[in-house]
Amino acid sequence: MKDSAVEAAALGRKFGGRTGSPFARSRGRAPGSAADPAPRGPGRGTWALRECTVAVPAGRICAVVGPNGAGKSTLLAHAAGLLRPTEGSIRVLGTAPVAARERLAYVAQDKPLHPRLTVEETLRLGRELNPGRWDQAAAERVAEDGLFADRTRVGRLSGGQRTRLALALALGKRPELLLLDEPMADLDPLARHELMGLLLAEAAENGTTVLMSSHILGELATACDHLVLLGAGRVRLAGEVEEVLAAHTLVTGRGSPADLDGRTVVESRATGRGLTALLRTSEPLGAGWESAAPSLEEILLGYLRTLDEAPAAEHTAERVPEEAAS
Ligand SMILES: Nc1ncnc2c1ncn2[C@@H]1O[C@H](COP(=O)(O)OP(=O)(O)OP(=O)(O)O)[C@@H](O)[C@H]1O
Repeated sequence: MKDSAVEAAALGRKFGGRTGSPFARSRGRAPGSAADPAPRGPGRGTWALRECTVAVPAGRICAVVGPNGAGKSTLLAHAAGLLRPTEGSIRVLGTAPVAARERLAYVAQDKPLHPRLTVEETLRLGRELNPGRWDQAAAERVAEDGLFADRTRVGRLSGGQRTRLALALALGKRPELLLLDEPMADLDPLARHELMGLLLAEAAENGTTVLMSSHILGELATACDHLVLLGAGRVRLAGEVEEVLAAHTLVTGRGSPADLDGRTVVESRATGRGLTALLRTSEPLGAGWESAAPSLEEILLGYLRTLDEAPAAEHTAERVPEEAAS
């Protein structure tokens, strides 16, 4: 097994707690007052991550997938060393995240950049803050799109242009681990395609590990080779994309639901052709059932649609064949 670039062991993170949630405070409510909304989870506070155990092998492009509020940003912020676990631990590049800061780059969901600096000044700052590591050519390959001049102020860039600049800063750092929180969300389809291509080429050339949250499921199969699916703060599925694909079968038939007894059914529904079910098995069913290989998007949608119905244990990484669960 390859070395892990990111290794979380029973990682848990609770927000709020005895002192009340920061959101409540920011709205001027006294923690614990009647106006303070009831916290979720056991005791006070909200568990954003719970018993999250994952290992991402070095050199992989790993997608972190899950519905809104699943804990994706929280996981990435822990890997970046910006949050401390409430319980459990996380290591990146073989050490504590804070000790690896120089070797990793993190692009947050809101792409914080200094609005008064120009594009050129922002890239210069990147160079000055990363002496000995900075790769100006890599940064320029990403930043250059003809849409903004070097002297344009960051505050005047569009959302997509800010994303481009934030990615340029991150890649210019030549990181060993690149943490991207929904990096492509505000890019147009052409820019997304181009930037994803650049990103993958840079990562492949330098052996960079990429951990990237995304809601764009249709594009993950071609972009990523590893995935982590989170639901309500817990890992529901994790492993190499190829192995996850091989471990699932889509069956359709006029047979009875009883035919599925003993199988792990991720999702089943009645359709015009009888019953369609996503199974966690690579073995075809008997007569009366057609079996097909599902796409990664179909598998992920199947899990996402049933996250609320199934207990967390139904979908933990351990349920993927051992070699697929990392
Ligand atoms: N600073 C915070 N204070 C209190 N609760 C928080 C804080 N940050 C996140 N949370 C809560 O933790 C949970 C996970 O949030 P997180 O932002 O990690 O989800 P996400 O999967 O990235 O969601 P999205 O897809 O909407 O970006 C949510 O319930 C959220 O409300």
